[in-house]
Amino acid sequence: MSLEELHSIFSVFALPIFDLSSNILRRTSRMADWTECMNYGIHIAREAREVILHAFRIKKAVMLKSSPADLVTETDQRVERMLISAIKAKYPHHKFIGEESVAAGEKLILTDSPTWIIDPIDGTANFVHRFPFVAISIAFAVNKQTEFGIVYSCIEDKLYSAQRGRGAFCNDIPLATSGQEDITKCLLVTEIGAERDQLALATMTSNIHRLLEIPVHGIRAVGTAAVDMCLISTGGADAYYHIGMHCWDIAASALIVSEAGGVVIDTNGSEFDMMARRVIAASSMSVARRIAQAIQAFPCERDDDPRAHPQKAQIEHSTDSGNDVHKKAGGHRRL
Ligand SMILES: O=P(O)(O)O[C@H]1[C@H](O)[C@@H](O)[C@H](O)[C@@H](O)[C@@H]1O
Ligand SMILES: [Mg+2]
Ligand SMILES: [Mg+2]
Repeated sequence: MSLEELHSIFSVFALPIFDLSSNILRRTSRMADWTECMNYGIHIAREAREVILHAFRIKKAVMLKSSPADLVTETDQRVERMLISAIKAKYPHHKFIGEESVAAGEKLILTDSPTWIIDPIDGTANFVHRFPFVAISIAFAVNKQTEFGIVYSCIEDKLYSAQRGRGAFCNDIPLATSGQEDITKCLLVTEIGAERDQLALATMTSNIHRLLEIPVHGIRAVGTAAVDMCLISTGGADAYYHIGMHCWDIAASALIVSEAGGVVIDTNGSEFDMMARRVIAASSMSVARRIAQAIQAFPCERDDDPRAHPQKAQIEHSTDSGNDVHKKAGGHRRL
């Protein structure tokens, strides 16, 4: 019998006991210490990094998902399977939202249950091209609130982490944003994303144009949303904005930014919603609001919209990364 069916029976008898028990769950989760869970997450991220470092150097089979720029490799899929099976072995009742599981057709539903939100390789296009910014992103949410976040920038060997209410760190060194409040003194980061339709491209380029003419000091794109946002937490950049990314790209780094003293809001200026596929992370609210005022968003299906279509990986060739490229039967290119 599902929790909802149980709730409906108890509520018919107006038994307060059930409400009491769900309140107890909420209160205990608030009091719960998820440190042990986070340390386990860090442990398996370190193991996953070894797989990524090995694969980074060798030829790759590359597949396409939602667009010719939305790449996935067997390593993305293998690392996600490895992380999820390691977590299931220790926490069998926990739930998962994994980028490649969703791409393979799993439903994306965030409940109040303890849930791991995983991007096995954030920056897959970088990984394919051996552009050295490739991250593992692991967030952990209870009652739909992120309790800890881990972003491991694998090639740089920078492990960013934060637990709600306990600060943000990179390789155990405390992090703090720049605190910059003057937009004209800001270095921004953003992402072009995988969208290649005319509306998205026009919106992205006009946003860059409008921000540059404020003026701001500059705009960068590292190629991984997770690392982009961690740069805000280090003070190495002052603000990040992006439309079109997914919850797994930023759930962990959103907590890392806020625990480093930054602000994270929706591009429309409202409260951040990790499923809305829009984010501004900044050193201060004044900078965040100034960016929200300057940019426009293009329409994106929410991640948790049941109509959102999984982007099944199509066996296809992909970009020629300048490595040895040779065709395989079935149009499958190895890079
Ligand atoms: O590399 P993935 O996990 O697919 O995430 C990236 C996304 O695909 C790109 O479109 C964005 O530009 C990057 O910022 C994401 O990190
Ligand atoms: Mg990603
Ligand atoms: Mg990914």
